[in-house]
Amino acid sequence: MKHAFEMPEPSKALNFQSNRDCLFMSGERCIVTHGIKKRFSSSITQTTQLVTRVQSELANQPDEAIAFGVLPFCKTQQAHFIIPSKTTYWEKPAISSWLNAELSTLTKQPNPLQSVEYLQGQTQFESSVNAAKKLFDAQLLEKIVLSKQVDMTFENTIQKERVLCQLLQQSRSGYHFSFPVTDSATLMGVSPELLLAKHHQHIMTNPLAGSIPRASTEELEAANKQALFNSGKDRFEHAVVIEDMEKVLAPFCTTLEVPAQPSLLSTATMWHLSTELKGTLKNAQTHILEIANQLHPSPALCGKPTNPAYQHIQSLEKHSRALFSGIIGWCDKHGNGEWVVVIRCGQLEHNQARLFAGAGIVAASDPTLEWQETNAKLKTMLNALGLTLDDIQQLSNPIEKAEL
Ligand SMILES: C=C(O[C@@H]1C=C(C(=O)O)C=C[C@H]1O)C(=O)O
Repeated sequence: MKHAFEMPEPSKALNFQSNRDCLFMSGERCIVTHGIKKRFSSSITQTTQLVTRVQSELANQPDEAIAFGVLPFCKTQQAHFIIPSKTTYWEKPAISSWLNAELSTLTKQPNPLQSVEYLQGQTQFESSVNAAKKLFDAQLLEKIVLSKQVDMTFENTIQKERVLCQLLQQSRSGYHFSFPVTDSATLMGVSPELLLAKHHQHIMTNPLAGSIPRASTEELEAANKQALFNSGKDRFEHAVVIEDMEKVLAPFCTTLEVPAQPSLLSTATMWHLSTELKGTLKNAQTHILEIANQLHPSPALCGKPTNPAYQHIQSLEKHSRALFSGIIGWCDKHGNGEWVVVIRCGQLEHNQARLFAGAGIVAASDPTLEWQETNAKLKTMLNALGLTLDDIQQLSNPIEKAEL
């Protein structure tokens, strides 16, 4: 990135307001916006239409302008975009300690959890996994990603800036994001998964698939990592994703590096199989969304083959994922930018939080282990909200919805 970092001046307040400002953290760099110059939405069904819309919105803006956006999981729903009034670039440690300092001036109110509702409880989730396994047997699918959502109601309004601060503290790596979807609802989380970064002719993607929860002792961690790396089930789940992404990327590239085997990547709560694909574009002008919207939804979040997997997700999950497992990021006037998948996150509004967690299912999947994997993935947001799995399990009232 060419942009100079700004260092926080102790006399100047960051004044980050999650109902109005966007944040996107990548590596050691953090983009923070202030104010909304313009909001617009766009269809994502046709990639050309999407790219034309974003480019025409940025065309009248100053050269350094960027558009922040979030694309939903479902291709028939609309993407939300924001052109910020002001964009600033910060070093990660600075932003984290500064936010923290601002928060320490606020009183920390206790905010008891009042109710919890699963949009897909354990029984329904496990029966969906079993239904998917029949589809694999019939050779209709190779992989499907099934998910749950958890609705939580608190006694008082959630202090979103505090949640963001916790996310920054607990996860040293990953892509932290905060995006005001409406004047009152904020999508916030820390995604470990880069869908696509583009800088002129260079592109990179870092799909993850195949996971195991972190363990509490060093011995167990070592055993878990080994087990994940050697697991035929997880290696297959991962290979399906890489194969598909390579097919989408290859036509855009003159060179595309695809490592022969995955590596291991950790988050605060999980280990994942990870592969970094790096490419050189045939045409440096290609807009990042032109490629990203074709990669999305990748088999890491949907399944393989994509369309049947998508149809089965609709019928098995019975609730809309909306922005969850969509993609979130930014792009500039030259079509450069970064987009990550919308996971390990929640939508926070007033005193309510909706969290999301999914798991890739293949023929060798065990329904209960997959449910446990989604629990472990929920921990990113639960920790940031000051909750444990026990807290939500005690209050949960699984509603097995026939229809929404
Ligand atoms: C769907 C999620 O994660 C996805 C599924 C993974 C898996 O099944 O191993 C790993 C990373 C993500 O691609 C989630 O975190 O909610």
